[in-house]
Amino acid sequence: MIAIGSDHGGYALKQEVIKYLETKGLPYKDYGCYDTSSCDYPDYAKAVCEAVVNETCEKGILICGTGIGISMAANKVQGIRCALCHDCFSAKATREHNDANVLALGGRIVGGELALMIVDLFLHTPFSDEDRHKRRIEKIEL
Ligand SMILES: O=C(CO)[C@H](O)[C@H](O)[C@H](O)COP(=O)(O)O
Repeated sequence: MIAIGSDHGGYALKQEVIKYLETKGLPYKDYGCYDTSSCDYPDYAKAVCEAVVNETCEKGILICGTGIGISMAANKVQGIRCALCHDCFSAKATREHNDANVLALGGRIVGGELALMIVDLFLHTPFSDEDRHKRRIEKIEL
């Protein structure tokens, strides 16, 4: 199960990501927001990250206008490694090297096609499981 959430700035892109997940048959839970009314990204970061930490969902996707605020909020949650990615290399690397469990995107920055490539890499790239990466991840645990 994939947890997904956004504020109003990420709502439109979230709808595109949801459509993609549905097309691929990937189960998800939408933690809001549910329309484009102005709202606060930390609320959705918290809801998605709690679902990941308590293992209701394996991974999370968060979207705000830039991806910055929502990734900052996500990385305050113990056990969350949220990566803000706007390119494919970073999306692959953050899975292989950082074992990122939440992806952040900026709905006002990336177009739908690039965002979906990033989502695909984030969801399907395994962690490398190499000792040096495991050691570094341990060092960033809160
Ligand atoms: O946190 C952000 C900026 O780092 C997000 O992009 C928000 O979506 C943005 O701040 C919302 O801005 P708005 O003027 O309230 O639409």
